[in-house]
Amino acid sequence: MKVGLIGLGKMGLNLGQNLMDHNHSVVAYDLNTAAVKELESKGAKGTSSLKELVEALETPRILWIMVPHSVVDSVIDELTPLLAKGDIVIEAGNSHYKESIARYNKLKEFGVSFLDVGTSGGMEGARNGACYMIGGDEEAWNHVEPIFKDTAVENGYLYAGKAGSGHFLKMVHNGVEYGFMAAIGEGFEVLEKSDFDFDYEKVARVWNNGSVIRSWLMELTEKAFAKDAKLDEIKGIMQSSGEGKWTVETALDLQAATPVIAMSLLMRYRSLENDTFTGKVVAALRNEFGGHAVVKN
Ligand SMILES: O=C(O)[C@H](O)[C@@H](O)[C@H](O)[C@H](O)COP(=O)(O)O
Repeated sequence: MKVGLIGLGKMGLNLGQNLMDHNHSVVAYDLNTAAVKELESKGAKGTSSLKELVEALETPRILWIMVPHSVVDSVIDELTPLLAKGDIVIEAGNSHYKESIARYNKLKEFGVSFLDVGTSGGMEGARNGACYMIGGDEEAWNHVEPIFKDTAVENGYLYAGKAGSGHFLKMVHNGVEYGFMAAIGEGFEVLEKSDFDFDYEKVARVWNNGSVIRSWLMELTEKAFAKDAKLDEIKGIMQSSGEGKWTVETALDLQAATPVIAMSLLMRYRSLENDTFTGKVVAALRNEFGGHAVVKN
């Protein structure tokens, strides 16, 4: 199939190559001309505007948007007047499912189908086989299924149902990811605070072989400790780009109890501050009621 790929960042560039590996042709666009040139050198047709990209595709066009969450709307706004009835827009970044439903409804007015796709597996997945969670109209889905089948790992895609369901699934997936990673981090913190002398790379490796908690995240843990045995080179600041927050907000709306995910999100926020006012207040109170020592600046 012929795919118009918009967004050639870490994910888009890898996906473009993955598509071409499977004999799909890629017409590519990004504001970053160096990225366009790079994909061109691998066999894609590069373009220098969304208009040029759209004109290089045959109807019904397939447009795959792979841009940061913050610019999805501006891309769709610029793209919409260029499209024709029957075209299919795939948005495969990390968007909030409610935004995806709104985008679906808006494009529907123009007769354009919108598929919301949660993509997991990182850059490696985008390059060699990703995991996709897809929502939107089944008819549009049936038309584009081959490109998902080809660029996913085996059994690595699911048409989940109506508009929004793809990004809803990905949101919850990321909530699970937060909790899972927090538990791994906490486990190693207990080891680090003990008076045993563990080799963390070896610990992660043995936990990856036959244990209940073997997993890709544990493999990545093993890899990280192989590079830096005690992670001395990095600070414990845990950024977050929103999916965990959305999961917790949604869970609160649904009255679904998700303490593990919620705490893992709050711990990420906490990690952004070295010395917190909460910490000062708690320390002062302990000192007041129990005479417990405080550490002075
Ligand atoms: O499934 C995945 O491949 C990841 O979840 C991926 O989508 C991305 O790395 C996260 O969005 C990071 O999310 P945070 O920045 O919120 O940790």
